[in-house]
Amino acid sequence: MDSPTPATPPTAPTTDGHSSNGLGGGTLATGGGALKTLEQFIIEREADAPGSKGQFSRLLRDIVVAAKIVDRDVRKAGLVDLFGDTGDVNVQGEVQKKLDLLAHEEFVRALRRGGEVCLIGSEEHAEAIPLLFEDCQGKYVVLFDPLDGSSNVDVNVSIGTIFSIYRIPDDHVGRVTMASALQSGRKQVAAGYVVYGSSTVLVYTTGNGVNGFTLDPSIGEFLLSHPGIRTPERGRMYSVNEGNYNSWEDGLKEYIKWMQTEAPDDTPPRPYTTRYIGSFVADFHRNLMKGGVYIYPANARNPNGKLRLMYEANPMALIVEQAGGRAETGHGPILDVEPGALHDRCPVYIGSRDMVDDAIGFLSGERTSDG
Ligand SMILES: O=P(O)(O)OC[C@H]1O[C@](O)(COP(=O)(O)O)[C@@H](O)[C@@H]1O
Ligand SMILES: [Mg+2]
Ligand SMILES: [Mg+2]
Repeated sequence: MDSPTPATPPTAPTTDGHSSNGLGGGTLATGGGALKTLEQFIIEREADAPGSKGQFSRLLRDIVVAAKIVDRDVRKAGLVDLFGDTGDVNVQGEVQKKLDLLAHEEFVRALRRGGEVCLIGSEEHAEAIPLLFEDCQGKYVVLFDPLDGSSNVDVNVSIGTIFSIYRIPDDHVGRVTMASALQSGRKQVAAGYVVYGSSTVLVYTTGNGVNGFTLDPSIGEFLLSHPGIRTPERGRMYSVNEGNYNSWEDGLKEYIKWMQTEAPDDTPPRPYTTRYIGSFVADFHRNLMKGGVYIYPANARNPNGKLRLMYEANPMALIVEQAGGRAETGHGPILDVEPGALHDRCPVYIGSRDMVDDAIGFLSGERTSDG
């Protein structure tokens, strides 16, 4: 399935957004039927793509191999001295965790070995890393956050990996440069994330719906546990670091005040519930499955927000739009932002469509907490 075409905006939700098991999002495959492996799923999808030469499938498999190795290391981190810092500060100005570096190296190794990628960009490396110099025809750019939720690494709280995939633009073949990685999120050919939590789940899209796979450690295979994920139009939870409240713009303060105001007759009744794990990938996954909104706004300390556009905001924005949700900067869709640099940051309002609508309504001043 060579390079699916850039994502098409999803059609209106086909399901009612609520599955028979009460969870939002996709239907959990239950019952005795053997679950499809990710490998089988990829091969089937490859068969759908006319004239494919298998490059994209091989790339996905390289990512899956790296994810399994990182999963293994995350689960034994406390036993093999993988907790703690490397002592270095990364390009973000953050103290680098040993697992940040390990995960970075695992993904670079797997993508280099696979041979389908010309250029990679990582949160843990200042410049984009060229892997191939010529013959980049039909090859890919992979941008990734090797370990998301670094502040939770040493305390056994869910963390993850986030990845975004582009094709090398045809007019860049033969002269691939850093600029080849700087494409707007709309041009992604695929995006995904892995959550290393109570179980290990990989969720991805190629612009044709969203599917989730759970790693069965007993066989070392990802199995299709969440086919056709749709996120509820509205949930009960919001995720934001309220410690930054005083540095927020008034519209956001109004929105959060409205969420916290008693209104039992509202549908759904207010107040909403706050859930903030401090790992974007984990907060995002919960909200995707159950409905909710995650916000990392601009604030005094981070005038462009904290999250990185190319390997945190863009991939999650593609996934949430494909699942029927919405992803905004406060000034327009995240996927329409033209990147200027690999580590650009942007404000993030992402999740259930009606809840992001509410937030944008308050930010623009159209709505106030008095009604
Ligand atoms: O501690 P804060 O300011 O709330 O930031 C938490 C956010 O920062 C992040 O940890 C940033 O990602 P990294 O851990 O990959 O640097 C997000 O996962 C998380 O949502
Ligand atoms: Mg991150
Ligand atoms: Mg990270």
